[in-house]
Amino acid sequence: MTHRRALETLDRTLRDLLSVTNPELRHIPFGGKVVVLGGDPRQILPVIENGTKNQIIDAAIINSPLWSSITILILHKNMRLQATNSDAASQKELSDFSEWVLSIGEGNVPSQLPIDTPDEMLVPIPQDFLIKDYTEPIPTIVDSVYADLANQYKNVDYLKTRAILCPKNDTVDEINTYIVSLLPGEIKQYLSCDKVVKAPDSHESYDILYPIELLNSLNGSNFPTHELNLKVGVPIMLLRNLNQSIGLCNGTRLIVTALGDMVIQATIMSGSFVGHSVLIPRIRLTLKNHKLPFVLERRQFPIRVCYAMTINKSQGQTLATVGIYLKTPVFTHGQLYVAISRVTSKKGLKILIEDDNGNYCDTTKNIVYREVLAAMNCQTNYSAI
Ligand SMILES: Nc1ncnc2c1ncn2[C@@H]1O[C@H](COP(=O)(O)OP(=O)(O)OP(=O)(O)O)[C@@H](O)[C@H]1O
Repeated sequence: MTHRRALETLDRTLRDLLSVTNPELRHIPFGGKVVVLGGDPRQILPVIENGTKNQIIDAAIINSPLWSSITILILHKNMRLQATNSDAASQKELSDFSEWVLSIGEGNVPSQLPIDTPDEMLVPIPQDFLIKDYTEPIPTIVDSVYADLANQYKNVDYLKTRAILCPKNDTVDEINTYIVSLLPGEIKQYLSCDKVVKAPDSHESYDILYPIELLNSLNGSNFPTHELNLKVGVPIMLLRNLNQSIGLCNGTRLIVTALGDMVIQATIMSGSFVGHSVLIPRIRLTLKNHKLPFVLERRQFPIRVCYAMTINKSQGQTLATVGIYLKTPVFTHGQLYVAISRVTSKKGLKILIEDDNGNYCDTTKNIVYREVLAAMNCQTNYSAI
């Protein structure tokens, strides 16, 4: 979900622009323009790094002064889950799965145990989805999602329809490193150039206090790593908008076709620009983190390998095969729902859960902030479309 400040900024801008010709429009939301928003309150709320529940809910549009001007229209049909067979059994299976996905999103699957807060539940995962027999979890989930990788690793149709999802970036990196190591060919390594951004209040001793090894070890969400190991054929995801007019947006998935010293050549995997070959340059990216007393500047290709991705990054994706690896449980509202709702059929979903000791487990944490769902439901002016 977008931060409410983005919507409020659009509102003020439209009021400013439109009131030039008609001053009365300054007092009307969005200057009188009709604005259509699309969203699902069961999905992840605005990301506030290390934010408390109150800070996260405060950033949601339900707490915007504009909320009272919004009319809610509800979509009733899950278009992602459509049966290929029209027989009664397939329809029933799909409708049961769709109901289970919704009940996870709404926090209606009864908790096995009361855990820390009323927002958190320990929910059982149906046996059909569970990966049970494994000694090494990563190779097992990789085999399940990327079956026949040795023959299919260059097949774009194969790559674009599957992904492994995890709550945290370090698990994602572990899985991506493992899969890249399985592919034939030489690894080409790209190291970033990192430095502390000099601000007026930066201390002269920063270079001594924060050695380059420390800067290189820093990572952030939606930020490339210092060390990027690639091979031709590896799928990557863009982390910044480079050029929207040719489809190079934050979240675009591509497949690497050539690894130069200064640029990476890649082909766009999906969307309106599918099949287009593009060049990706190194750019300067900055990392601000409230735990760091400085801003880090990293010069690196704005990409990550994307055989595996975080659940947050998977928002908006539609995939035929999804493996969810819960080495650690989800940590915020809507993550479990987003993960299980990426898939287009019941048989495409596999889940591997580990408990705190790394052993097989068939229950996992689900977090639902009911206040947000209640705010969406408490409006009386529903219209079904
Ligand atoms: N009218 C439609 N007819 C057929 N398929 C559709 C239709 N609308 C959406 N879909 C398909 O359903 C899937 C989800 O659509 P879309 O990504 O637009 O939904 P969304 O609400 O943004 O999803 P989410 O927020 O869960 O990522 C896509 O695969 C899309 O092609």
